[in-house]
Amino acid sequence: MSIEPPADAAAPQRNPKAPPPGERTTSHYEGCRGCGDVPGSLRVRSWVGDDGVSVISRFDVLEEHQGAPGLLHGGMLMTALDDALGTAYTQVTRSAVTARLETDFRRPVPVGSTLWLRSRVDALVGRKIYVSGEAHLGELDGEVAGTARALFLEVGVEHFLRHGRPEDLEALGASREVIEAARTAR
Ligand SMILES: CCCCC/C=C\C/C=C\C/C=C\C/C=C\CCCC(=O)SCCNC(=O)CCNC(=O)[C@H](O)C(C)(C)COP(=O)(O)OP(=O)(O)OC[C@H]1O[C@@H](n2cnc3c(N)ncnc32)[C@H](O)[C@@H]1OP(=O)(O)O
Repeated sequence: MSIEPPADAAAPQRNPKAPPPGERTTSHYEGCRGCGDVPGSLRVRSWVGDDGVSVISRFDVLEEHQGAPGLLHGGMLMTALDDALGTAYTQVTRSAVTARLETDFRRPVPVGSTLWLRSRVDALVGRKIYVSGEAHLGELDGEVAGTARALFLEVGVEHFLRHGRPEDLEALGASREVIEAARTAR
């Protein structure tokens, strides 16, 4: 399925409730293995870009992220890109999930390096959010190690209530009744 935004798609507008340029974005979920502060997380950290719409993210590549000897696993790079692109859309619109993520791996990434990612929303069409980003080696204008394009689809809170594990949702403050109602709704 294509994820090319239509040529006449509306340009994204910054959500006035989003943090200002330069400010650190908060993790969308503390348990996230991309940006949460939990064991096994890549600990991707993000800041709002100067234009107030794009997002800059940092990913420190460690031994535990290896795929080949001394080199970053491609799936880990995809996780970092998914998280960075997901953080970019939160500057513009409500909750959404990744429907499609396309990644090009352009350069091997050595363990011990830092990747700087830049992501932005390209277009919004109904529930569809078209996002793209690049991962640069060592600095923001460093060599491009990978690029990604993604389609996110807006979902309501019922998506998480319906499909998530009750114990995790309860820990976030959702009641058993609300979770049960979302699960039994058609
Ligand atoms: C109280 C609890 C709350 C807790 C919430 C906490 C946190 C979460 C909140 C926000 C998240 C914030 C930031 C995100 C940050 C990091 C990124 C991580 C993101 C992820 O890691 S997220 C996990 C992986 N992700 C999934 O787990 C999705 C599984 N999946 C589905 O849940 C469904 O698949 C869904 C919902 C995606 C769509 O289902 P659906 O039924 O709503 O929509 P439908 O299928 O009808 O598609 C509608 C139109 O999109 C087109 N379309 C669909 N899929 C396409 C594709 N792949 N390629 C091209 N076009 C596609 C169709 O062709 C149609 O197009 P058209 O309208 O033109 O016909």
